[in-house]
This record gives sequence, structure tokens and C-alpha cells, in this order.
Amino acid sequence: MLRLAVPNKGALAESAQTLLKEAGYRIRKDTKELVVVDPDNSCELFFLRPRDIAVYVGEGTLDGGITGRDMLFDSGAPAEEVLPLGFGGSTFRFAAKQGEFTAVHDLSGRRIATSYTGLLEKHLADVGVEARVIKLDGAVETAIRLGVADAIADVVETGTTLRNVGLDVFGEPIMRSEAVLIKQSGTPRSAGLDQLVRRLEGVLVARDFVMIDYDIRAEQIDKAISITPGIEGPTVSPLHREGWVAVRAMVRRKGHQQVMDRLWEIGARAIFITDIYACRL
Ligand SMILES: Nc1ncnc2c1ncn2[C@@H]1O[C@H](COP(=O)(O)OP(=O)(O)OP(=O)(O)O)[C@@H](O)[C@H]1O
Ligand SMILES: O=P(O)(O)OC[C@H]1O[C@H](OP(=O)(O)OP(=O)(O)O)[C@H](O)[C@@H]1O
Ligand SMILES: [Mg+2]
Repeated sequence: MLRLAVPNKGALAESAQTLLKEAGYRIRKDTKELVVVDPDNSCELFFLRPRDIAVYVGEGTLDGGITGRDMLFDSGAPAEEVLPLGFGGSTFRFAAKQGEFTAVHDLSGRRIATSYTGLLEKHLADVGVEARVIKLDGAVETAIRLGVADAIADVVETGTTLRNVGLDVFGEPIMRSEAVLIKQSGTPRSAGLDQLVRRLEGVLVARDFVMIDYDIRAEQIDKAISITPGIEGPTVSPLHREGWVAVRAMVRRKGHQQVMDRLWEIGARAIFITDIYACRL
């Protein structure tokens, strides 16, 4: 039985559910459901606050969970990343009034508001800066205007929230985050988690890649393969046409039009792109 923690709200909740659905698991029908039992997949999904997920997983009561890399680090829980999930991308950054600070070392002796005290304190210790960390639950951008802090450390995605309150990022990003699958540190993956990983990898590949099919003159095959090397090598089959072969390979969805242009230029014809619905590599 796979027991998995899933964010019940916030920035990762919807995409996490979509991913699990595409991987064939049952998801919840309404937001009040706290546990979903899925006997067909021998799985139980526990809907928990994103911030708590690493804590549960670190205690070893669940096989794994989906949370943000920043929250995993922030928790300090004995949990580790198994697979990055390709959504919920953000950076964790310092921000303040425009022109007030230029680098983390300017923050010595100042007040920094954040909801990620674990992550911030570790970073300040790493760079050797002593500052006062003010813990807030959210909406930390307002802390400067209300005189509670001189700077903030928070999640930045598009930067819209910061712009709206006239703040600017400064210094190097503290961390780059995205949604990740995690498990307890130092213990082997359960069979259920192993199966989940294989399914999720399949979904992520199906999202990132498309299938390309084309016909080309046999003497051009080396050039063609260098353009479409595939993942484990392309399939090259004889064509019922003297001197021609058919090629099938996986190519990245992003840039597939350029690949088609390059194949056309070396004489490929009947070039087709199709979606991959599901795969297991
Ligand atoms: N605007 C965003 N874009 C992308 N990822 C985000 C964004 N805001 C938060 N995240 C990520 O989502 C994860 C969970 O954060 P979220 O803000 O959803 O949780 P929370 O603060 O506990 O919930 P809430 O804000 O509902 O109280 C974190 O890993 C964070 O990096
Ligand atoms: O750069 P942006 O695209 O504007 O996104 C970043 C904002 O999103 C999150 O806020 P959330 O809605 O989770 O509120 P919170 O701060 O109360 O957690 C985060 O804390 C930032 O405020
Ligand atoms: Mg939030």
C-alpha cells in the first residue's frame, strides 16, 4: 500500500493532483476530502498542508510526499528529494525598497521578515551574516511598509507581488525551487513509491517529448540521426520504396518545429509529429 502526502491547498495543490491523475491515481472529488483511498492502485492519498508534508514524511509514517524544495529545506526534517516534478518553479529571494540594499552582507544587524525561517537562518549562517529574523505566516511583502522589517526573504515567481508593493529583489537567489517528490532520508524506497516514480517519470517524459516519424533517403540517415537521436536510439525501418527508410524517434516538444525544418532541409519528407499519451521507458 502506497501512502502519499499531497498538498491540500496553495500554489502546488492543483498541479500535483493533475500529475497524479495523469499517472493513473484516483484524486479527490472535493476539497473537503482529507484522505482518498484508491484500492485499484493500492494507494492512499493524504491531503496535508504543504508546509507539514516534509515533517510527516521525515517521521516515516508515509512512503512519500509532494512539496516544494524550499519547504523541504525549511523544515529541516530528515527527508530527501526523489524526483523533481517540473512545476511550481520559483526562486527564494531577498527583497527591499528599491536601492536600499545591494547584497546579503548589507543585512547585518537588520530585521528580515519571512515565513521560511529555517531556510533563511541556514543561509545567513552559511554567508556569515547576523540579522534578526522575524517569522510571519504569509503576505510578508507588507512587513516593510508596516515597519516590522527592513527586508524580506520570500518566494518569487513572476515578481508581480513585489512590484505591486514597490519592492525590488537584491543579492543572489537564496534557492531555486520547484515541486519535488520526497521520501524519508536514508531508508529504501517502498515498492509502492518505486511504482509511483516510474509512473511519474512516464508522465513527465510524455509531457516533454513528442514522437516524430519521417521518410528519408538511406544515404542521409547519419545526418538524420544526428538531428533526431531519440532517447535510446531511433527506430529505422525499410520503406517500400527503393533507397528510402522510415525513421521514428522521440524529440523534445520545445523546438520540434526547428527539428522539422532541419529534417526537411536534408530531404526528409512525410514528417509527422504525434503526442505521446503515456510511456514507461
Ligand atoms: N507564486 C508561486 N509560484 C510558484 N510556486 C509557488 C508560488 N507561491 C508558492 N510557491 C511554492 O509552493 C510551495 C507551497 O507554498 P504555498 O504558498 O502554496 O504554501 P503555504 O504558504 O503554506 O500556503 P498558503 O500560502 O496557502 O498559506 C512552496 O514550495 C513555494 O515555493
Ligand atoms: O512572484 P509572484 O508571481 O507574485 O508570486 C510570489 C508570491 O506567491 C506566494 O504568495 P501566496 O499566494 O502563497 O501567499 P502567502 O505569501 O500568504 O503565502 C509568495 O509568498 C509570494 O507572495
Ligand atoms: Mg504561500
